[in-house]
Amino acid sequence: MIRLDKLTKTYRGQPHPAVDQVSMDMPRGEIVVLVGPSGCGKTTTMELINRLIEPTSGRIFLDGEDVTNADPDALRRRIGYVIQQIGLFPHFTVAENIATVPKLLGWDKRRVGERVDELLDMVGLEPSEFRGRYPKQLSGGQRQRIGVARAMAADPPVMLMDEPFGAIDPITRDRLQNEFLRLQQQVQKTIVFVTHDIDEAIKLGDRIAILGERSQIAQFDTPAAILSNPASPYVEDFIGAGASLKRLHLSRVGDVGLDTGAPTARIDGDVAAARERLRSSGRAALLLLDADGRPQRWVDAGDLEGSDLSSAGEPVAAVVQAGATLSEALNEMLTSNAGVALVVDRSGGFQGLLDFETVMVATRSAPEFYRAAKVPS
Ligand SMILES: Nc1ncnc2c1ncn2[C@@H]1O[C@H](COP(=O)(O)OP(=O)(O)OP(=O)(O)O)[C@@H](O)[C@H]1O
Repeated sequence: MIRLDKLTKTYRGQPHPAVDQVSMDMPRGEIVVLVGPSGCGKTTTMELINRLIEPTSGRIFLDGEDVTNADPDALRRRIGYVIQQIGLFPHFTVAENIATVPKLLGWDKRRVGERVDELLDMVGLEPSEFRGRYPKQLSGGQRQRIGVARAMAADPPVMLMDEPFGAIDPITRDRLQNEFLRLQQQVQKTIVFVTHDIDEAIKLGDRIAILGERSQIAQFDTPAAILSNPASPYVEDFIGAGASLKRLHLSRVGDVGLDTGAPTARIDGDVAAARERLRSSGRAALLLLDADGRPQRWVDAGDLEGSDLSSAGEPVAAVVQAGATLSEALNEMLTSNAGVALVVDRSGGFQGLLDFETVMVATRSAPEFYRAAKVPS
């Protein structure tokens, strides 16, 4: 979808190019993450792609068409651009901000209005509440979402995102990343995403380009391949410690073999039957579920001596959705001091158990094990 061919930019008065003969193919519908140290030319590369700056030499192709000399304004309507510090117009409402490009394109008022509401919905903000607000009446995370909505307004096939989640606290950032992946599953844009943060790159990228000085490509591959097979000591350094742990971000709980042999019983059910089920399972504990199959409490044989199950044993801990990453599951297990995670489906229904052993085996698995589709279910 995007092809860079020996793209070079030397800023006026500079002894060296900021981007030096970079060639890269970015496939349609994928998220390509550019990651590299400060000043290595990531932003310059993005600005070359949408012609905010002119290349010194080299060519840019978009969807097979040479756009190196295309009209920049027309080009930018095909490319949504989200940057960290922008750039919502402060005196425009949220709706007016999102409508900027559709208005430029001459859409009629009704179509623009519908599109604004649709996009607000898409980024998880209630249209009636947010449409009329001004940027200063939004939180940082909400502003980011409006930035994304604005870039998507005219449904451009390509989006450039320059550290869009950079200035956001880690918890909100994690949420926005998950929303972003979910959204991408629906819209399937070709996205070039810049970050400093290798963990963000691993989480979001279908492919990652690790850049060195002057945007030289140190490695361009899938996250799993980069983590398993770093091409050079530079890439290894960049990944940092804990490549195995980072690989836990790449697979989902639902993809590994769960233990489905745990005995279960209804919390409002018959105690004697529960006791018998635990005994015949040969296990140490039984899991009590509510009427909808959601895990409630763990009980052992001693707890099943009484007649009331509703307060027997211990409440469950470390409940994770099948769509969670192994890293999230491991974190839950460690923070709740539980030896196993209880894996549930979207409505909370019990699916099986995940233990440390299974997580450890997954960290050692071959790269093919890790799925390309990384969207939380
Ligand atoms: N307008 C300009 N004139 C001269 N030099 C520039 C200009 N813009 C950027 N540079 C230089 O080009 C190099 C690449 O800058 P660029 O902003 O692309 O890096 P970056 O990888 O995006 O950095 P960061 O991660 O810090 O945002 C830097 O050395 C920078 O100082």
